[in-house]
Parts: sequence; C-alpha cells; structure tokens
Amino acid sequence: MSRLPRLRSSPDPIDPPAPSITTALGFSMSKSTLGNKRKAEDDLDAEALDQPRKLPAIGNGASARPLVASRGALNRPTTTTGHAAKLPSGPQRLTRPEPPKLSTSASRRTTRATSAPPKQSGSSTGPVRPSGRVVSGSRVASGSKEFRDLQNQVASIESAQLANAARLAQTMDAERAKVAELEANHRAISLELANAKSLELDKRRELVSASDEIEKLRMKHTREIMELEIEVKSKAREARELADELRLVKGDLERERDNVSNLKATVSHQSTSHITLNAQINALQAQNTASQMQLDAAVNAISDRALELEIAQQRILELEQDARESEMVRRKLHNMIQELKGNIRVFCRVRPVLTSDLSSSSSSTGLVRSGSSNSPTPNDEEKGAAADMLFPDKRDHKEIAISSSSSSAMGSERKEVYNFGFDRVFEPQSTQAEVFEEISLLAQSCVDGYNVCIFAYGQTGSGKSFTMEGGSTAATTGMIPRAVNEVFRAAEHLKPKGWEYKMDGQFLEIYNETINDLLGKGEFDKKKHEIKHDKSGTRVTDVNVMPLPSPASVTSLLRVANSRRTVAATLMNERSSRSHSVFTLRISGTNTHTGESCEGSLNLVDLAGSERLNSSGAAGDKERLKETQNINKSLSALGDVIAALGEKGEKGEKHIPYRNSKVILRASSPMLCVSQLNLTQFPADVFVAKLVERQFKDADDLESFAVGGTSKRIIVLFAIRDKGKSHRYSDLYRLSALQVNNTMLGTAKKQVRGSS
Ligand SMILES: Nc1ncnc2c1ncn2[C@@H]1O[C@H](COP(=O)(O)OP(=O)(O)OP(=O)(O)O)[C@@H](O)[C@H]1O
Repeated sequence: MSRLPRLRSSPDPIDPPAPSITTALGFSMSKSTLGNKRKAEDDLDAEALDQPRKLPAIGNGASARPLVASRGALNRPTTTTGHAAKLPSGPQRLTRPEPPKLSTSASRRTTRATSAPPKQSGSSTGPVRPSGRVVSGSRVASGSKEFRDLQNQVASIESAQLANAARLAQTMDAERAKVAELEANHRAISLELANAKSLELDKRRELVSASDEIEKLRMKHTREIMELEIEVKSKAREARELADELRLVKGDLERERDNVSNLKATVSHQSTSHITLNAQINALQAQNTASQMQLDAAVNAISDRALELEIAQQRILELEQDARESEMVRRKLHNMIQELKGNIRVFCRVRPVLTSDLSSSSSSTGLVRSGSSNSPTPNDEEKGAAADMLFPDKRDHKEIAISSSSSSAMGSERKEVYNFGFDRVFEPQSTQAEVFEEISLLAQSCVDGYNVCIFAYGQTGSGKSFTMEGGSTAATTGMIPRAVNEVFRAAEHLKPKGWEYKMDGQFLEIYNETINDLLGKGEFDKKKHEIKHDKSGTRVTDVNVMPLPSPASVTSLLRVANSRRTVAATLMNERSSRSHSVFTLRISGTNTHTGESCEGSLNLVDLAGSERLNSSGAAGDKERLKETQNINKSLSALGDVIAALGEKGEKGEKHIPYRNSKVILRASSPMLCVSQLNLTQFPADVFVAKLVERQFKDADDLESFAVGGTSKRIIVLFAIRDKGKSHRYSDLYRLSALQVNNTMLGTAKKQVRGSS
C-alpha cells in the first residue's frame, strides 16, 4: 500500500467511483497470478476505502454553487457495481430532476459510493420525484401555472442542467484527465505491481530456495547434531578415560611430588656437594693445568721418543740385515767347525749288558766280566774269550780300551789291552739324547744345504735299530725322529730370517741287493726299483715320496715303514737283521729376503748285522751265505767310499767309489749301484780299517773290535757330511764382507773354498 501513488486531491466534489478504477484495468492476468491479483484487488479496495479521506470534500465547495443541469450527469446511469457506464451521445432522457446530492462528510462515511442510485420511496405522492415519470393530463389542466412553473423550473433546471452539463463536461474532462492520470498511475502501479509480483516471485523463489536451503541446513544440522551426539559420546568416553587417566596421573603426581620433595632434598644435598665439587674442580683445574704442562712435556718427550724409535727401527732393520748376514756367517762358521771336526765322524756306542747277554755268555763263553784278560783277537770269539771294556778318557770320552786275558798253551795267563780312539765314545749308560747331541749339529747342516748320512754298523743285537729308531718312550726316541725334529726346529728357527722349507721323506729297504719301498701301496712291494743317475743327481725309480709338513707326519711315516717291514720279516725269518734300511729326508729351502736357495738331505741308515762268515755259521746254509755275502759286499763298498772320503779331506781330490753298492750313500744320491766287487778282495770290515786306521793297528784289530766276537755290545756310528746344492753364496759373501770382520770372513771363505 505504501508503494501505491497517492491520488491527487481534486476540487471536484464527486468522488471518483472506485469501480471505474477496477474496470479501467485492461490487463490480462495469467491464472497463476490470479491469487496475487485477488490479493492486489483486496489491497486496492482497502486503498479505495482509505482514499476519500485524502480527497477534499466536494460537498463543501458545491453547496455554495447553484445546481446546473447537466445532460451527461442527468442521463448518466449509475451502477451499484461501481463500473462507470459510457455516457450516451444522443439526447438525454428526461428523468425527474433530482437535486444533486451534496455529500457530506457524514453521508460519505455511511455510503460506500456516491454513484449509487438513490433509494425510491414507497409513495409516489411526494412533491418532487426525481424520476422522470409523466404527469397525468388532468393535473396539467388544473395546474398550467404549476406547469409553467414547472416549465420554468424545467427551463431553469435545464439551464441549470446545461450549466451543470457544462460544468460536468468540465468535471468530466477533469475526471478524464484524472482518469488518464489514474490510468497512468494505474499502469505505473500495475507495472509496479508486476514488478512487485515478479519481485515477489523472485522472493518466493528465493523463499523456496531458502526453504530448501533451510531444509538442507536442517538436515545438515540434524546430521551435525547426530555427529555431535556421537562426538559427545566419544568425548564422554574420552572424558571417562581422561578421568581415569587423571586419577592415575594424580597418583603419579602424588608420587612425583614425593619424588620432587625427595629430589629437592637431594638437590639441596647436591648443591652442598656441588659447592664442594666446585672447589674440587678448581683444585683439579689447577692440577689439570699442571698436568697439561706435564702432558706437553710428555708429548715433546714422545715426539723425541718417536724420533728415537724411528732411528731404532732403522737400526733394527740394519741389525736384521746384519742378523741375516750373521746367519750366513754363522752357517759358514758352523760348517767350518763341522769341517774342522771332520766331515766324516765315527762314534762308538756300547749298549748296556742285557739279561739275554748273561745267559748266552754263561752258556757259551761264561759271564762277561769286567777286568777279564781275554784278548780280542779274531779267534777270541771262537775261544769264547770275553772282552772287558774300559773308558779311560773321562774328560773327552774319545777312547775305549778293550782288554782281554787268555791262557797260553804253557798255561800262563796273557793279558792284552787294545785302545781305540773315536770322535766320541758313548758308554753303556749314555742316553739317546747324549748320542743325538753329537748328531744334532749335523742335522743343522742339512738345513744349511748339506747332505748328511748317518749309519750304524755292528753285529746283530748290538743296538743299531735301538739307536737309530729308538723305543716308544720320549727318553728312548731314536736318532731318526730326533734328527727330523731337529731339522724342523732349525727350519722354524730360520723362518724369521726369511727361510721357508719344504720336506719330503722316503724309506727304503735293501735286502740281498734288492730295493724294497717301505712306503709302497700294497702289503708287500713287488716293484722293481732301479737306480738312475743323471745331472740332477741319483734317484731310485718308482718309490713313494711323502710330503712331511710336520714332525708328526714323520712319526706316521715311520709307523707305515715299520708295519711293512714287519710284514716282510714275517715272510722271511730275521729279515730285518739281514737287510739295510735307509730313511731319507729331503730338504729344500728358499729365502724370500735374500733370494738364496738350498737343497740338503738327511740319510739315516740302519745297516744289516755284519758278522764273519765262519762265525755266523752261514757257510753251510746257502741262503744265509748269499745274504752274508751281499751284506759284506755292500759293507765293503761302503767302507771304500768312507775311506775315500776321509782321504779326500787330507789329500785333495780323490775318486770316491760311490757306485760300488746300493747301500752307499752320497750327499745328493744316497743309493748307488750294485758293486761288482769281489768279496775276498774287499772283506766287509776293511772299510772301517781304512777309515780309522790310525786308531787300529791293522784291519784285523778293527774287525775284532766291531765284528769280532769280543763283544756284541758295540756299534759304530758313521756320520758323513757333504756339501749339497746352494746358490748365491758368493753374493752373500760379498754382502757380508761389509759387515763382518775381514779376517773372519777371509777364514770362512778359505774354509768354504777348501771344503768345496
Ligand atoms: N743303549 C741301549 N740301552 C738299552 N737297551 C738297548 C740298547 N741298545 C740296544 N738295546 C737292546 O738290545 C736289543 C738288541 O738291539 P737292536 O735290535 O737294536 O740290535 P740290532 O743291532 O739292531 O740287531 P739287528 O742287526 O739284529 O737288527 C734290543 O732289545 C734293544 O732294546
């Protein structure tokens, strides 16, 4: 309502009929807007009701003016519907003039529309009838005056009407203008209404969308409420948990409080300690400063020491070089000593008296007693004479005296004493260790690149096997295992000086000049072995050579060899006594520092028992005779070789008859060929005589001594040493000349030159 334009106030006393406004609306409205239209009409009605209050009261102005007849006004029909009828253009129909009703404000308040027709009264006798009813003729006659009056009145009325008509026309024009204005207003209002409706529609749409949105929001809100409820529940659960936790935390807090109070107590205690410690720290810092100074001094000292150490290390290197060169000199000196002592050495060992000796002596020749005067002549054994042994050289142990007493044909007792000299005489109580002491230096020579051969010679039962192989206990260990151990020990000792050694072993047996490999594969060696000679040396074909990485492996080698020897002995009675066994240890070494290399060997030979043909009783036994002949033959050849070697040292170059027997040992080739020597020409014991002729008066003496019947308790150990293969010695001499005493070096050189 507030948006509707207000009607302008009009001087016309006639209120514009409200219905004319509604009829003037010529807009077509859609069905959909019908409700709105109705609402708008209601609004307009309500406005129409209010409008008169805003217009000026027509009656007030019109009451002062005379009524003017108006054709339009008289003939204009009025309807109660409020719709204005079109004014007729023809002559106006006469109707009872009716004075225009002057509306008052009071009447307007009770009448809805001024255009409503006046109510007709029930009687037609009223002086003035506003309606145009025709007066009857009777009355006209009687009342011509009245008629004239009436005509006058009519004329006046008509004039008034004309005036009114004119005025009405004016009013109509004004009204039309007003209507036009109203229509314009109406259009504007309609437009505004349409706008308002479209606005309303928009608003309604907005409302609908807002409703939808509200619905959505409501749903969202519901969902959020649900979520919030869930959240509230979970929060409640969390709250419960937190409450529980809080209780625990409170408990913890209580404990922590206790702890804190304890800690506070501790802290106060610690703060006291802290003060004390601070004091100590200050003291320590002072001490530290002093220590730092000491440390600096120590660092300086250390750097001095490091310098010294460097110098010392340099010195060590020089000394190591010296040591290597000294080692070389040691070797030379050692060998020089050995040369001086003799490259061939002969030892004599006397075994203790055994119970078996007593019984045999008592049964055949009587008890072996000390101080008996039996002479050790070749016939002594036959006579059953017993020899007494004395050891006069108590200091050097180099002599043995054999005394014998015999009664002459005349009945007088004859007593003779025979003295024999050796490099060393081992008395009956001598131990294996003592015997080995003499041999160990020779074992050392093997490592230095020498070939050493040690063999035992003596009658059956004199103790050759015991000496060479030994017993089962540590004390009775024989020369073979001891020598091997010594070689390994010497090799180990030389390791820091750059020497690395490789060792191999072989074990052969020679029976009746036939070679049997004791390390062979089968139970009994059926192979035929030959002795080959070439530039690299002499070797036996088809023999097993076992690598020996440790002394223990030598023990197992000896075990294998012994078991095979036992098998052979079972096959042939007393074979072991009638065969030679030769153990060979080959040693090859290289020095990684100096580039030296050397090859040496150690040959340990247990010879077959040697005895005279006549005394052994072999003469009658063909087989035994053959054995003895072979033994003697090989031993004779051996004797020749030894004798030749012994002479060589004294007289210079001499032919050495190495090839005379298989048993003959040589530095690089221990086994040599079968001798074709005549037994009669070279009796078995001659070689010993040749070797030790200075000690013996003649060969018979030696034979009597070693093979004769004076005693079965003596063995002779022969040790032969010969130079093996070695390289670059001359270079080393040159080097060593810078370090060692010239005189010493000159001597060493001379010795080496002499020995080679
Ligand atoms: N020095 C010694 N001390 C103790 N017993 C010894 C000693 N020498 C040898 N015997 C013992 O003498 C016995 C004979 O020794 P062994 O078998 O070594 O003689 P052999 O000369 O090798 O004899 P064969 O030529 O017949 O082999 C053995 O019982 C041995 O134990």
